[in-house]
Amino acid sequence: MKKVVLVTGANSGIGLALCKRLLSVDDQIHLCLACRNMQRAETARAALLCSHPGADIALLKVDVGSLKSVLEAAKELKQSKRYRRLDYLYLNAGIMPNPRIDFNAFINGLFSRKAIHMFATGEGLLTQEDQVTEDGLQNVFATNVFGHFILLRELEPFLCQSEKESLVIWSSSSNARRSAFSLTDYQHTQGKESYSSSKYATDLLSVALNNHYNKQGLYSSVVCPGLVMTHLTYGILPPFFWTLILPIMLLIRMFTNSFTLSPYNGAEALVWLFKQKPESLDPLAKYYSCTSGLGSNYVKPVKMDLDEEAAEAFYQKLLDLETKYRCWQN
Ligand SMILES: NC(=O)C1=CN([C@@H]2O[C@H](COP(=O)(O)OP(=O)(O)OC[C@H]3O[C@@H](n4cnc5c(N)ncnc54)[C@H](OP(=O)(O)O)[C@@H]3O)[C@@H](O)[C@H]2O)C=CC1
Ligand SMILES: CC(C)=CCC[C@@H](C)[C@H]1CC[C@H]2C3=C(CC[C@]12C)[C@@]1(C)CCC(=O)C[C@@H]1CC3
Repeated sequence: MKKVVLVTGANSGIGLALCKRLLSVDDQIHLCLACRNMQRAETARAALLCSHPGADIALLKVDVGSLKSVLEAAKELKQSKRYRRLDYLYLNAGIMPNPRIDFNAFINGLFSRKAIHMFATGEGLLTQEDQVTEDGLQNVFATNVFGHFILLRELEPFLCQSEKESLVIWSSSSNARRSAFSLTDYQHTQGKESYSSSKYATDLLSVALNNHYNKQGLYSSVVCPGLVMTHLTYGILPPFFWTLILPIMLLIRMFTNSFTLSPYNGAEALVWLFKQKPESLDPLAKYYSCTSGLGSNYVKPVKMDLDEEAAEAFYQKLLDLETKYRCWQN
């Protein structure tokens, strides 16, 4: 049976590298690139077909930050009858709008005992300016979490099938931090660390999804790709600056193993999960892409800093929000 794989945010960065690597592992897969910009999606498909001529690559238009677009995309997928099931759903699209570095925190952190942790996670170094979407949601939450959740819910008939397990894989981050997230403000309307909050939310959600869906054959995992040079990180510092500090980054990599740097290396854990049996995975672990000082790639599972009650409480809040939006749609 050929595997069906859908990747959101597949037209650039880690998503595109993942698609390329998946085709290298198995060029018989049915690959669906779910992107908001069809021109960029076409360019990505052309690039993938260059390295894998004859690959089965479809495009699906979806803006995960817009509920209307997510519902339309799911409807299109169901109506097209192109696929009967989905084996892997990579929820990879993500944003970090208007990032700012706190240089004082950087200098203080540099000379503290937490220096290595700071470089591995970016903790306390970054703030973002969020916006409100047309649906009245915080943009980072809508894009990184809620749009993906609704997509998953809409695609349930493709994912929950008795004959075979399916795996949902969330692109989380080492920047996910418990203290940046609050159940009473899960959209992060108050603070300035919406990215960190949204990634912690994906971690919680993945745990709750396993509790609710494993019996139906659906499994969920989270990955951290490491620090990767993509449009996202070029929004934090310009490309020339990253090139300038490359020797320093290679040095830091020797201590943290978390500077994977290239999208190819960053996709390591995502590709590794493709090769695993979903039921053998640890629902409470985050799978990190790592690159050693000598440049070899490996995957490291790390227990997540969360409790299952919080995961369940957050899941219930998402269900409530979903009900509210579905009422508005009708
Ligand atoms: N780079 C890094 O160091 C790290 C990245 N990550 C995570 O990895 C994931 C991929 O990021 P990365 O490859 O670095 O970043 P990129 O900016 O290169 O890629 C992000 C992808 O998501 C798409 N996207 C953004 N918003 C939407 C939307 N509303 N609807 C549909 N697609 C959307 C982008 O499409 P478009 O081209 O249209 O903008 C693009 O294809 C993200 O979730 C990120 O948080 C996690 C840890 C570290
Ligand atoms: C000398 C040197 C390497 C300076 C760079 C300092 C910071 C800009 C980076 C240190 C750790 C980085 C990091 C991220 C962004 C850039 C840093 C803060 C992320 C938050 C990017 C997005 C993620 O999902 C996780 C990354 C963790 C590490």
